[in-house]
Amino acid sequence: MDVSSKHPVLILVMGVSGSGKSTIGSLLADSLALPFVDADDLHPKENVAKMSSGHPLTDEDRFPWLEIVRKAAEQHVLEQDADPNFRGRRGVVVACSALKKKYRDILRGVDKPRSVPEHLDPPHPHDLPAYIAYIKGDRDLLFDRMHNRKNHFMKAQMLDSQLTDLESPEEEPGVVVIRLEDSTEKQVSDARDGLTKLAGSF
Ligand SMILES: Nc1ncnc2c1ncn2[C@@H]1O[C@H](COP(=O)(O)OP(=O)(O)O)[C@@H](O)[C@H]1O
Ligand SMILES: O=C(O)[C@H](O)[C@@H](O)[C@H](O)[C@H](O)COP(=O)(O)O
Repeated sequence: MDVSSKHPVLILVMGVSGSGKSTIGSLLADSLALPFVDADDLHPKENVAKMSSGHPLTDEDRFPWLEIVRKAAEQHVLEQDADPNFRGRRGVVVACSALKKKYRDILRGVDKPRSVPEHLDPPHPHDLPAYIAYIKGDRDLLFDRMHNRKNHFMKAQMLDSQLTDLESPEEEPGVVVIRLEDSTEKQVSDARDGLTKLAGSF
């Protein structure tokens, strides 16, 4: 089957701060010739200010941001649909912490957007199923990675609040586990192989 006729995919690269989402996500996107969305770039400035001052985000801080991230991903696929010259598999790679299941459900497009008032129907979601590459590893290595990363607003002291919020996605469908301690090259290759088994070829 021609890849362009396969269903589009949202590939979510997720994990706590410092786990390597941006690093793996951008390389995976290049390797699959898909656009890349880094959810960190879409945080409202109030969220960045809050995290920079050492305060973890709440659900209320994250919900509108996650809706923006989902919309940005859908937009890429709508542009691929509208491009008569587009040939490859349609989709997008998103790097996002997505720590809780209810956050991932927003990114999956299965949760009603909270910004829509109850009495209005939600907009019809673009048919864009999500597959997940979950970066899993232990606290000490995560702390080292955050500690050694320079010029970043998220300080290593925020790691424990991230781990407290983390709900592992391992029991959810469509998930590939990536080992934190592996080289970036192996992580990208494992993500690519695992996602191809789940979602079909790219
Ligand atoms: N596989 C890896 N091995 C060693 N260091 C890594 C690896 N992946 C990422 N890093 C480093 O760890 C830090 C955090 O990575 P980053 O991609 O910014 O994570 P996140 O986007 O999840 O916060 C960066 O300094 C990055 O260069
Ligand atoms: O949901 C959150 O609390 C944030 O998204 C957080 O997980 C993320 O880590 C920051 O945006 C910092 O960016 P880094 O992931 O690059 O550290």
